[in-house]
Amino acid sequence: MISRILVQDVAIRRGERLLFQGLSFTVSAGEAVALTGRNGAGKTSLLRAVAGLLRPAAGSVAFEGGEADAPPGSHLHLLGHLDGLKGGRTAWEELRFAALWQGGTEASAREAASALELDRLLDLEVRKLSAGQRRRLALARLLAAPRAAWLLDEPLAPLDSVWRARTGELMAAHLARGGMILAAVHDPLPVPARAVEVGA
Ligand SMILES: Nc1ncnc2c1ncn2[C@@H]1O[C@H](COP(=O)(O)OP(=O)(O)OP(=O)(O)O)[C@@H](O)[C@H]1O
Repeated sequence: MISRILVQDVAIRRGERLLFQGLSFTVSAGEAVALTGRNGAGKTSLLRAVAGLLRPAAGSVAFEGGEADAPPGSHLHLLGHLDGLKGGRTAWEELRFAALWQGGTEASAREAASALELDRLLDLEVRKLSAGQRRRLALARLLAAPRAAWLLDEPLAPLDSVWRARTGELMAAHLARGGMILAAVHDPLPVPARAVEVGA
């Protein structure tokens, strides 16, 4: 399992615009980092760069620790604010597929569904879930297959206060296992986190 993410002197360009440059920080095992910054500052773009989906205009993203040379996708989960769920499939089909695709099992998918109290919603098509239920399904995928790093884009946005607190417990358990969290946020994370400002 990787034990550190190193972001070194990174610049991100979208189209003609240089969003930011010279950004450096690390995320170590057991640590949460909150990416802050104004709308359009480049927080989502930075998460995509860390996930290996967007090439920085300068600088580098590296992983340290066990199997650090494996593809970035094998170290991390990326939860975007659109959830990445297919509306026409049932919640169970989506969760089971994600678990098996990422090295989990049907049993781990069931466990994850229970942790997010989705058991009674699993037969519903994703498009019939509320925004908060959909986000809980997306969060269940984080648990269904273990990954060292969780990259989260506004993870709490559609959740009510009960589920914000519950998500905080899931995050704390992930950190206690030596996991890492890198989250783009406008509201504080429900776990202690170091803030890194993007586009300052
Ligand atoms: N594919 C793209 N092509 C060109 N510009 C893009 C593309 N994707 C994003 N951008 C631009 O890059 C800038 C940064 O977007 P990004 O989503 O990374 O910001 P953000 O900090 O996450 O914003 P927010 O807080 O509003 O979610 C925005 O101005 C956006 O319009």
